[in-house]
Order: sequence, then structure tokens, then C-alpha cells
Amino acid sequence: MANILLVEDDTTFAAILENFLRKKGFDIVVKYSVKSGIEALKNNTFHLILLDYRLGDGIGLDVVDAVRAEGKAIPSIIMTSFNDVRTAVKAIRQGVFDYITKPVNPDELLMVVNEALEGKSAEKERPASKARSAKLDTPADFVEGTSPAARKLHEYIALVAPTDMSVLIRGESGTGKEYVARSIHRMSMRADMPFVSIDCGTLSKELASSELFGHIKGSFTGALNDKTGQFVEASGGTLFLDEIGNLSYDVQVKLLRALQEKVIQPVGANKTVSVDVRVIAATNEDLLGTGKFREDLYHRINEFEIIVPALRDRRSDFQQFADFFIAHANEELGRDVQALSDEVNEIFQAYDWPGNLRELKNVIKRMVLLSPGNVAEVAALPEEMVFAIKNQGIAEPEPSAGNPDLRLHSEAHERKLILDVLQKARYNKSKAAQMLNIDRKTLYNKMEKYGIE
Ligand SMILES: Nc1ncnc2c1ncn2[C@@H]1O[C@H](COP(=O)(O)OP(=O)(O)OP(=O)(O)O)[C@@H](O)[C@H]1O
Repeated sequence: MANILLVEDDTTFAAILENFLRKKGFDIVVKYSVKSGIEALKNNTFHLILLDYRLGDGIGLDVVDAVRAEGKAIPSIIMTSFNDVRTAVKAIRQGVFDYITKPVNPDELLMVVNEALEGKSAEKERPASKARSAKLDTPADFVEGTSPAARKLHEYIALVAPTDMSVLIRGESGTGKEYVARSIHRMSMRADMPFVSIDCGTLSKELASSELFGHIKGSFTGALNDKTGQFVEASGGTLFLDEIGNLSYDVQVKLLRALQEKVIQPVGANKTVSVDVRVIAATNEDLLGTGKFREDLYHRINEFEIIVPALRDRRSDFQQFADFFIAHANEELGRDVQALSDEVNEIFQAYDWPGNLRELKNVIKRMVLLSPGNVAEVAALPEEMVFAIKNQGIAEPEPSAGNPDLRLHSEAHERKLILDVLQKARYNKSKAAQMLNIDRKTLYNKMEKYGIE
């Protein structure tokens, strides 16, 4: 039976989750702070960690870091408020399995927990799986898009793929950088050789060298056997280094040597090994701007640069992506959602999708899971997303500073305050009224007056 560590500082919510998961047959250990969560890790074996994003003495990611520092690999799920989605999406790059937004929907939680335990990461069901393309009645493998940005992207992919150049793929989190790397590999002369993907964000400092270049038995504590590194695993093929900015300085030096001289030296070995590997790297930061990335390595990696557009910059591809993710979610969850309601479409259009394709995929999967019928309604969207969008579009124009009308100024201020408090109260109107020190009826009247939905 799977053993889950839950770290959540809201005791009531923690008790509800504990109860729910126990009923579903899981063993749960509940901790209320980062410190006690890390402590619990030392004395127990967990199969999964469920973390609140904001905790009293830190953030959930601190626990993830501690797990990694111990060289353990336990999948973790972050529970976050909708306002932290941007950060949560980033967290995935730091080794978090998935995130779900609060208020947590039990069915969604169960789905993500089971996926994490099965090791079935969204990231593992890669678009280009050959088995899928063989079946005619299954949804397409990926979306290419027809927007000008998509056309340019695919033009560049086709251009660089057959060469042996190193490629640096840049783009915001979740835009499909790994998909681009796989496309390049698939269209290259190395297509029949391995494609090995490493997320440098999840490598611990101590183990990164051995992971990439291998090690010799006994070269450090814990090196019980010889280990083949990923460079050798990728021989003849392509090595994809995601989030390359996370590699430490000394690993960068070794990587530069591997690229320049085409040799690697396993940790503890006194001989070098020749390697024939094409390296494709990805990042969502300005590598040179961080001051932590070697310039010589940067230029070596960046023989060709591809920038993957953000979802908001390829709006005309949006519908295709939405249809694609709906079809996949239907297939996976046994649902039959055929369309999104007009209201959902409007919200999707107004939203800026900071987590890009990954966020769209997650939001759609949640909607499909929660939609019993053919049309996905707004009720299946995260409440705070609906709230944020509905109220951003109808913001009352702030009276200009030169306008002395005191009533207009105080109304604009009041409206903003109500919106902020509603958001803080996670949309719970009784709680918001309490925080504002007015009764519910007055709050409703004011919401109506200011067009807050
Ligand atoms: N062209 C595409 N068609 C369909 N799905 C896609 C496409 N590109 C990416 N995806 C899906 O979007 C999600 C994010 O893609 P991917 O992991 O490649 O992004 P990324 O930019 O590498 O993210 P990160 O910056 O977090 O590493 C994945 O679930 C992937 O399957």
C-alpha cells in the first residue's frame, strides 16, 4: 500500500485530505511545516509527497530539495492557489511531478496521485510515440499549428535537424521545448539511435557528473557498481539537456570538453571514453544573464538557436491545441467531451496562459475529468481562474489623478479592495464579508454595483 507524506499547514484542510486519502486506501503521514516534513523523510519510506506550496516556514519546494539532496527519488505533487500557477509550472522543472490548483477537487487529486504512483508523468506520454500513430482512430500525435510563429518554428526545426549542429532551444516553461528537441532528433540522421532526455533541474549537485558521464565502482561513497553515464547511453543519438542552466560550474567544464573533444571521463576513471553524441539543450532563462553559465560553453551549445513561442503569441493555434488535449483526455479518462461552452472559450481567450501548453493540457484534463456530458462548462474550471478573468475585463477605469471627483476615487478604491479580499478569501463570500467587516448582503449589493461576478 502506498505511503504518502502530506505537508500542509492548514490543519482543517490537512485533516480532510488525510481522511479522503485514507478512505481510498493510502497510508498517510501528515506534517504541518517544512521542517517536520523533512524530519519525517528521514524516518519513513514514502512513495509520494503531497505538498502545500506556501508553508509557514518555507515553501513546498524546500521539501523537494531536501529529498533530492538525500539522493532519493520520490514523486511529489504541489498544491497551489491559482495565483501561484506560474511558480508551480516552474516547480515541475525542479523535479515536481505535477501540480493541482486549490480548491482541490477530490477526483482530480486522486487522478494525479495515481498517475504519480504509476510513474505515468504527463511528460512521459510523449507526442511522438510510434504505437499511437499506427492506430487510425486515436487522436493525432502532436499539433504543428499554422500560425506564423508555428510555421517559422517548424521551418527552423526542418532546417537544423539534418545537420549535426548543437541546438539551444529557448522558450517559456511548458511551451514544448522537449517536443521540439524530439522533433529535431526524429528528423535527423540519428533518428534510429537513442534520444536520451535529462532534466538538469532534477540532478543533485553531487550526482550530476556521475549521471552524465558515469562512474567507476568505489569512486565515491555509494558508488557500489560501475555506472554508465547518459552520454554513453545516448551513443550515436541525441542527448537532450533540459534546463541546462542548472548545471554546476565544474559539470559545465566537463560538458564543454565532451563537446569539443568528443571524449568523456567517468568519475573516478583515469581513462577517457570517446563519444559520438549530438547535444540539444533547453532553457527558459537568459543563460549569460545569470552570471553562472560559462560563455565558452554557451557559444558551443548555441550553434543554432530556436525560440519556441509562448501560447499567447500563437493564438491562432489555440483551438487546435485545445481540441488535441480534449481528444487525449477523453481517451485517457473514458469521457466524451466534444466541445467547450462559449463561456469557457471566452475565458480561455482572455487568459494569458503563463504555463503555456502544459497549463492548457492540465486545465483541459481537469475539465474533461469533471465534465459528465459532451460540453465542458465553466464549473469545471478552477474557480479562481474564472474569477480573475471575469473581473479583469470589466475593471472600472481608475479616475485620472487630475479628476477631483472624490466619489469616483473612493468607489474605484472600494472596488479594488473588494476584488482583492474576495481573491484572498478564495472566493468565499461569507469569509470576504467578514474580512471586510460588512454583512453578506452589503457585499452582494456592492458586487452588483461594481459589476463583480
Ligand atoms: N506540438 C505539440 N503538440 C501537442 N502537445 C505538445 C506539443 N508540444 C508540447 N506538447 C505538450 O505540452 C507539454 C509541455 O511540453 P514540453 O515538456 O515539451 O515543454 P517544455 O518547454 O520542455 O517545458 P519546460 O520548460 O517546463 O521544460 C507536454 O505535456 C507535451 O506533451
